[in-house]
Amino acid sequence: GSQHRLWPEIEKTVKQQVEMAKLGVGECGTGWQLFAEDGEMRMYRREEEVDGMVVDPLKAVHVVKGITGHEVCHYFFNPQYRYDWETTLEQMTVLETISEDSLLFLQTHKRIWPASQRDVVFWSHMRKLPDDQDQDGPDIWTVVNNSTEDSEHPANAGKCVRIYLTVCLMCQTRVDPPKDGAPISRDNVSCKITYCSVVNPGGWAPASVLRAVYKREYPKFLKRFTAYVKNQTKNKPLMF
Ligand SMILES: O=S(=O)(CCO)c1ccc(-c2ccc(C3CCCC3)c([C@@H]3C[C@@H]3c3ccccn3)c2)cc1
Repeated sequence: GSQHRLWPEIEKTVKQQVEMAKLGVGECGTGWQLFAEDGEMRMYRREEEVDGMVVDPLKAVHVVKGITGHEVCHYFFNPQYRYDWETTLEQMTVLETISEDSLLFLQTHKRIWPASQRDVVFWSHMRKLPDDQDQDGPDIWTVVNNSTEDSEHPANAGKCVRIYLTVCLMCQTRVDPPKDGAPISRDNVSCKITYCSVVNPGGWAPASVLRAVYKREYPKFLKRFTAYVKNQTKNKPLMF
């Protein structure tokens, strides 16, 4: 059918973000500093400011047993689960269904004192990609969220400060088949999750407050979200 106005941007951004996510923290040159560790989860950030505002890029790598990349992306992308795991979310609206794997969201996040409340408009796209580093392995699944304009919801028209973000959740599934030729079970799968995000707070907020929020919220978010997926899938058939 005819192309949606956002389709070219979605295509370009998804490819760009997946390539960036594939780069290890070492390969990105220096600048990535480890700021949180919990079991298999490693969280890195780079300290960056734009117009005096903290926009620290974040990259997290986590390996979770018993779930697949498709399942992780399914529970991250679909709006019906978001209130279960996104604790800083106050309001979420699907403004437009662009396609069955692309949605336009408006979200307001809980106010983080002393900063004013924030909202964000972003498109979200879920995609399966061949893993060029492991041709005969399972595909890569990804969800990319990227801020965009929406004429019905202009920035800073109400009480909220509009933020701008680009988020990439990239998942690589690993299968270690049982020796005895038994069918693949959850004990034989694990998922390597790479979560990259850049959030521009949109308006002034004290750097110390934002960095403290990031330090607290991001590890909590990834731990809570992955635990949610494990719990939701534990008695369901595997989704590859
Ligand atoms: O991965 S997603 O696309 C999942 C869909 O919800 C996403 C993640 C995070 C945000 C987000 C939006 C605003 C803010 C702040 C910035 C200034 C005041 C509010 C934060 C701060 C960093 C803290 C935070 C970190 C992690 C999770 C939630 N909160 C995060 C939005 C979307």
